[in-house]
Amino acid sequence: MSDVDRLFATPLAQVSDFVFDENVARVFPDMIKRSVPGYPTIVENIGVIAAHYAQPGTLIYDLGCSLGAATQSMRRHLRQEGCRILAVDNAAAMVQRCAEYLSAQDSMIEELVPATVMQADILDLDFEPCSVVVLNFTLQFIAPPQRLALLQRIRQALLPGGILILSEKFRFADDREQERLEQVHYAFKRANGYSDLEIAQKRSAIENVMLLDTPQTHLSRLEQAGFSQAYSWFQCFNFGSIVAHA
Ligand SMILES: Nc1ncnc2c1ncn2[C@@H]1O[C@H](C[S@+](CC[C@H]([NH3+])C(=O)[O-])CC(=O)[O-])[C@@H](O)[C@H]1O
Ligand SMILES: O=C(O)C(=O)Cc1ccccc1
Repeated sequence: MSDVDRLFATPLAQVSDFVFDENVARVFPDMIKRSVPGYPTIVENIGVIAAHYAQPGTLIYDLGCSLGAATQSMRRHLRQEGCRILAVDNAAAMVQRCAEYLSAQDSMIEELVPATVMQADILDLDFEPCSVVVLNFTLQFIAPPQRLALLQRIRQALLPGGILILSEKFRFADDREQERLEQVHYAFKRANGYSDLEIAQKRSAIENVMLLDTPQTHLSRLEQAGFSQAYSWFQCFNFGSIVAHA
């Protein structure tokens, strides 16, 4: 169902900006697992954290869901009555495959929390009251000037006791820390079979479309957006995840 990622394996005359098209969707599970240190741990524990905070009878959002890995994890863990998950992505290729994965999960496990996927730009969504919102490696693709307003709208939609789970690739204010963690990330990618050429071409493809913030910027922006408490629950190299409470 999904292929090995060789998208950047041969020399490209010109490396275009990274887009979430059919080619990416086809290799996405392999790409993200081999590229993001800690990704399986983060996804599995999004299910655990969501199940801990989800309120019966409420809505849960998975924003920038790609193939729905976080949604599937939450469905494995949630036991609350009457919850419903809305997974959203603006990439048609991702949404189509996500729907297929979710119906495969439906047919394998009975009595799962209902989950639907819709194609939409999360910047255009009117958020309904909800108890859990997941942004798993999505905010990094939102234009920086739009990030605070999006978090404010999420904060407004969260019910008392609700949470946002925010996972991101980080950059670091200290140049030496940045350089060291970036280099171990490349070592992680080499250990997972990516060549230096693949690493270099992917780096050029994402540099203009994935604009990274420091952990401190994330935490202070969450506070500015009205969250009462925000803290990191996981970090592996330059990737990590934060929980923010309404
Ligand atoms: N404005 C937007 N509106 C909707 N979707 C968007 C927008 N911008 C980007 N996306 C979508 O955000 C996703 C980011 S991938 C998320 C992984 C997933 N969460 C996972 O748990 O596997 C992370 C990565 O590839 O590093 C892509 O599917 C985009 O189409
Ligand atoms: O591959 C990388 O270097 C990354 O930073 C992670 C990533 C994973 C999937 C799509 C874009 C970036």
